[in-house]
Amino acid sequence: MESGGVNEGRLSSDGEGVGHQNFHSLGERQQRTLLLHGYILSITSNAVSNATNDAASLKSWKRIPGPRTLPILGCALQFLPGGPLHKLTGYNFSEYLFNNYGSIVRVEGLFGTPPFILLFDPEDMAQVLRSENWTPERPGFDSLEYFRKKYRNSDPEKSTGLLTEHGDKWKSFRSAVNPVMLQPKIIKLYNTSLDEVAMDMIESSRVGCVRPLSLFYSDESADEVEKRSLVPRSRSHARLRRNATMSHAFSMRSLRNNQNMISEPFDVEMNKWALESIGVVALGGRIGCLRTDLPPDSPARRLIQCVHDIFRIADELDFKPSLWRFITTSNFKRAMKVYQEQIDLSKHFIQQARKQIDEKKITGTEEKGVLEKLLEVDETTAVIMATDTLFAGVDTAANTIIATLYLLAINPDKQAKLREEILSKDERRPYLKACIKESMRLLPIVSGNLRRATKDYNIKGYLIPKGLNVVMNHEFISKQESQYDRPKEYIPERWIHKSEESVNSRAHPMATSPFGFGTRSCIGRRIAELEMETFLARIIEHFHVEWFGPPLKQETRSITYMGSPHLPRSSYISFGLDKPSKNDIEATERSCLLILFAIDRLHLLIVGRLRHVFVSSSTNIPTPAKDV
Ligand code: HEM
Repeated sequence: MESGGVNEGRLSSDGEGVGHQNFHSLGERQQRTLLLHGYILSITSNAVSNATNDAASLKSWKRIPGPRTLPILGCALQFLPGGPLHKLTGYNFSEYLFNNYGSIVRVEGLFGTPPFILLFDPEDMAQVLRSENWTPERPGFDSLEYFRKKYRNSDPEKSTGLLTEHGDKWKSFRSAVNPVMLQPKIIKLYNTSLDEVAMDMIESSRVGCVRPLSLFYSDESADEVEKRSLVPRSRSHARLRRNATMSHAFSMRSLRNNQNMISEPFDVEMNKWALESIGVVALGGRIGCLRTDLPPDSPARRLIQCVHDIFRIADELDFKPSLWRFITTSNFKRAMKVYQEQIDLSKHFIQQARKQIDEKKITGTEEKGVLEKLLEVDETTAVIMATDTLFAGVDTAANTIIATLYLLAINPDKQAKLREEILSKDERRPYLKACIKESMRLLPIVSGNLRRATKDYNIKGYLIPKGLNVVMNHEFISKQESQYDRPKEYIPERWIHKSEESVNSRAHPMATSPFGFGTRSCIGRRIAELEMETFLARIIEHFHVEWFGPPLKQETRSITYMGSPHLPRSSYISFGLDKPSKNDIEATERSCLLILFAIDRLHLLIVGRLRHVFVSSSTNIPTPAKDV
């Protein structure tokens, strides 16, 4: 079954394909609705009717078990207070669905969003992921897609980037950036600059945590540490040596309180490290966010806040009940502002970088950043990719490193083993890689992968038609006994070949997949791995990490945040955004939800009454008199 155009699978109600031209000629509301709703129509009107003969013997996907749904409303009401799914996110959400409905679950769409089919059997997940065509589609970020394609009135011929494109446009963009962003030998060139950032982070004594995590200085002199160190020397490392006494004895110690805790919000510090690191890769220069006197309204701090806001607001609009596809809600307005702000801030850094590139052309031959390399290919691609990198590379890496430090802190034996490896003469560091990999198995920032089926599938006897959204629940699977021994424990050894605890043969290759799968997998993977390995090695080389307080809390907001994010939950502090007044916040959506809640109660009441009538009437049926 083939449907034409870039947005394959998006069909109008009469079954006509909505290519880019058609899509852009539609009205704004129609477009907003179609961005997601169109997929549903494609499923019902086209895919099933075109199914093969074999498919005729399959059960409809609508018969897949799942939470109770109502016409139009889907299962929105299950998410309201009192509903079983209320406030369930991430692992808990998956666990509830698996325990109640089994290994394939249908969750109906909310307010025009399409339904999702959740898979809990890795073999089924493999079937979908491996059979996808060369342009796999990943749903999510629909409001961002709307912003980039429609709200900004962009040229329909131009690509909007990897996060929001599909089909051929995605493919040609990805082919252009893959050689620059994924080749290990190119990425390795950033080793020295990333190590500079890591060392600056340590030198600036800003590694630490107010609350539970505290980092203990190893009490060795900087010279001793340096003598042992095998990581290539960088300029900042040399500077560290010059200032050894001051940077360690003065800064580090003086910033820690008498419990060895540093009174700076740890998550913000890790975000600064992540932004600085991704900056050197994306832009080829330093952003400067490790400065101790960085003003709260500096572009770097604003960008960090903006990335938080995007993940949070995208979660509200794209994954939770929201009416933005039908009416302009206050959240929708805020989303449009925050998406624009991210572009403006990125442009600010890109312009700075371009100036530096021009200067560098005259003065030197330092390693080129992704921006410079892509500028040689095509300017639009370069700017879009740099913007997306400054967005996708910050909270992801920061939260993965927080999770890893937490797990090493509560597993001191593993931390000691890692330190031993780092301090050894061996340049290969398998245990370092294993520590990060195991942390991404246990506390991944992305709990599952999403795909919009690009063909029909037979999964467990159900016909999953092209166009339907499928969720692979990797995080849930990777914590099951069926896959790993002692699955809830942090055992980096599982990933070391020939180790006694190495991954046992029953773990399915799809069980853990923190960077996604196939041609559409994370383009920042190699960069993120190098950043994290470099930084983690430096931290463990210099500190004993300990954790105080209750277990780490996780909060899902499109991605999973580790620990309660420092910034207040409900504030859109993004500078340039109005703070929402209490009355303003989602008034429209809330009243609609209340009406729906009332409908649901009414529905329950009616069903309950009818059941009561049937039950009582059946119990009142007089027993037929026995024939004598
Ligand atoms: C620990 C860090 C990171 C994790 C765990 C992570 C995870 C992921 C995952 C799961 C996907 C979806 C893949 C799929 O659908 O198969 C993804 C996509 C993506 N990531 Fe990352 N990511 C990380 C860091 C980064 C960084 C540093 C960048 C910046 C270069 C980045 C840029 C992207 C982009 C642009 C996509 C979309 C790719 C496409 O659709 O072609 N990520 N990431």
